[in-house]
This record gives sequence, C-alpha cells and structure tokens, in this order.
Amino acid sequence: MATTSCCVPSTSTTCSSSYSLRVKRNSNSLSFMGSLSFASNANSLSAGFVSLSIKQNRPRNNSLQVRSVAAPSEAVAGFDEMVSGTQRKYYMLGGKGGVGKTSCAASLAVKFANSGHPTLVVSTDPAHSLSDSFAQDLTGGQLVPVEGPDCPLFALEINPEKAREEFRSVTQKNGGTGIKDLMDGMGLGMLAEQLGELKLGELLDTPPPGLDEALAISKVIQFLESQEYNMFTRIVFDTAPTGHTLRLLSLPDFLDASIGKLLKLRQKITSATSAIKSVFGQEETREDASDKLERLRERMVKVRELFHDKDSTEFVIITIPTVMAVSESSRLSASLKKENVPVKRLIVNQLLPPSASDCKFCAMKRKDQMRALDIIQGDPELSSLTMIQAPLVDVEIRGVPALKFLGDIVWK
Ligand SMILES: Nc1ncnc2c1ncn2[C@@H]1O[C@H](COP(=O)(O)OP(=O)(O)OP(=O)(O)O)[C@@H](O)[C@H]1O
Repeated sequence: MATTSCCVPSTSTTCSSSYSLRVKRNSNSLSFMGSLSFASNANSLSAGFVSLSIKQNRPRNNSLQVRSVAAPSEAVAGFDEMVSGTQRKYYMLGGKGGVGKTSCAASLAVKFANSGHPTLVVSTDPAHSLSDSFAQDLTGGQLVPVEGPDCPLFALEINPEKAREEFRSVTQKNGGTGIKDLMDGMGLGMLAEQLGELKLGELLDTPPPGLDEALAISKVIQFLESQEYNMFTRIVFDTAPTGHTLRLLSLPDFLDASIGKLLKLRQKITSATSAIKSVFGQEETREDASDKLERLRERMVKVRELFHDKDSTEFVIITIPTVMAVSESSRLSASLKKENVPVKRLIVNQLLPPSASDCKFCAMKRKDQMRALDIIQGDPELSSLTMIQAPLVDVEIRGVPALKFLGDIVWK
C-alpha cells in the first residue's frame, strides 16, 4: 500500500500513483478495493479507483467473516447492458442536492457518446450546472454541441422560468387572474367559483412545485418528436433534487385528473348550449383555452408514460455515503417503486479510498462512510439495487477529459 499523488490533471504534466488493494471477505462475498496506478497527461487519463466483488456461496455463519468494507450486491454498473441496442433509451439521474447528479449525468453522456451513441444530455434542474460541469457555455434553452467526445453529444438546459411562462400564458390573458380568465375562455366563467374543490385556481395561479420539472421534461419530449432530434439514441437527464422529483411523479396524475374534470364539464356545457348557439349563429371557431389545456394534458400523460416505460427508461439514484443521504435515497427509491418507475442502479459517490496515510480525519470519515454502506446493504429499498461505488477524486471534475475519466471509473 502507498499513497496516490494526483488524479485528474488539467495540464500536460504526467503523474503516476502507486497501488493499494484490500481484500475483504464476508459471509458471501470477497471484495477487492483499491487505487490502481495511473499515468496521465492532458489528453489521456487511465485507471483510478476500482472495486470488485466476487460472489461466493458460503454459509452465513462462516467463521472467516470480517466486517465488510464494501460488499455491493454488484460492483459494476452493467454498462454493457446500458449501451447495447440502438433503440432510444432515457436515463434519469436524481438524488439529494449536491451529491454529484450533474457530474454523474455528464460523465454518462460522455461515455455513451464515446461508445458510439449520438447523445443528448438535458438539465431540468432549475439551478443548472451542466455548463460548469462541461466547462462550456450550454445555456440558452437550445441544443448546444459539446466539444470533445467521439460521437455527437449535445446539451440542453431547459429554462424552467420560460416553461412556466408558457404555462401561464395558457391560463392568463392581459394580466388577468389565471383561473377566471381560463374559465371565461372556456365559456365557464359563471361556474368558476363553484369549482373550488378542483383546486384549479391554486394549480394555475400558483403552479405547484414539480410543475417546472414536468413542463421541462414534457418540452424535451416535444422536442424529441421533431426530425432534428431523431438522431439521438441516448438521452440523459440531470434532474432536480429529490423533493422536486417526488412531486413531479404525482403531478401528471394530478394534472390529468384536474384538467380532465374541467374538460368534461366544459364538454357537457358545450353540448347543452350548442343548440341555443346554433339558433343564434354564435358557433365558436377560435382555438380556446381548453384546446391548449388538452395539449398540456397530453404532454403530461407522455411524461408519465416515459417515467413508467421499463423498456426505454431507467431512473438512477445518486447518493453519498452519509446516513442522511442514504435515508433520503431510500425514501426516493420507495416512491419510485410505488409509482412503478424503473430503478435498478444506485451510485454511491465520493467514497474515500482506503487511506494509506495516518490522516485521522480521513480515517474517521471513511469509517463513517463504511457505516453508511452497511446501512445501504441492510436497507430493504436499496439493498436490491446494483450498487456502483464512485471514488472521491482529489480535484474538481470539470471538462470533457475529466468527465471521461470519471465515466470510465463509474460506468463499467
Ligand atoms: N466523485 C467526485 N469526486 C470529487 N468531486 C466530486 C465528485 N462528484 C461530484 N464532485 C463535485 O461535487 C460538486 C457537486 O457535484 P454536482 O454538481 O455534480 O452535484 P449535483 O448533485 O448535481 O448538485 P446540485 O444538486 O446542486 O445540482 C462539484 O463541485 C463536483 O465537481
């Protein structure tokens, strides 16, 4: 065992590090963890932190049992499966704020592009950090080519403010009050007050949390239906932190039900009054608010379908090895499962390597992290997921070479 001297270089310095390996054995697995030596220069990076576990069918009461350092149910991501096939696949990466969602999403996108997939990486997080992660300006709400990967990689930062404005323009005219205008536009003005129980006023005037995200995703779906976007075979979403995701999951159903009720009501009133209108020659021809609402509802239904499609979509949970982050991930996993959203993989990011130095702080921190890994292994929600361990590297992960480096460690 010895020390590691550097990780991701940004200059042409060549650096190397030495090798450390720990072998742990518990009731049914052997785990090897270590930092392999690597040499690097500005254009290429190789090796890094590895972990590998080999399953053994040992009896549970084996006397050789040692406290596990990290015994994931599977230590590799199964990237072969993720990359295989040319049909379009969507990967949504989500988790608690600051755990590394953007870094993992960007590194996955780079890996897909370098593996031959024209790839689109989309940020639906209101606090975008794709531009920072790629060290390129990707703002503007349009497709922007990312320079560096072998195959086309484009990024899209959806502006939630704009998406919300669009939504508001459906419901508000001339600065009026949303629900009143909307109902007037639908010929339901006099009923507006009696529809309080539908909570539509609240919904349209103060959009619920999660709506931004739903609109952003529906916008991407809308984009993807156009010719320009046909080429993409992998779409990676860098999503907003957990809270938004959870609210987003229930939102399409809520909108669908509310808008559905309103549209049904309108239909009833329209048919009751159409006879009178035709007598007086006042048949409506303009595209009214209900058409726009209907389109919004269709888009929400598509968001819901996308989230539930096991063949094309997967939600990957990112966490860090702390008790708080693990608890939140467990709740997220439970909610995703309850909503039938496919989830198979869990990334535990920012793991400290086994320390070779006598840094007390590092040793304590790593002990804490190992405790969190133990909790994951005993967690009914998380233990069944494929656990991918990603090391904490000693410099900030920024730019395509650094993302490639991270991606080659995480996505194997
Ligand atoms: N494995 C890692 N090793 C070292 N630094 C990392 C690692 N993963 C992420 N980071 C750093 O941690 C910070 C937060 O990462 P990132 O922006 O990817 O998180 P996030 O979950 O997307 O955050 P937010 O919730 O704010 O969008 C960044 O500075 C990133 O470079």
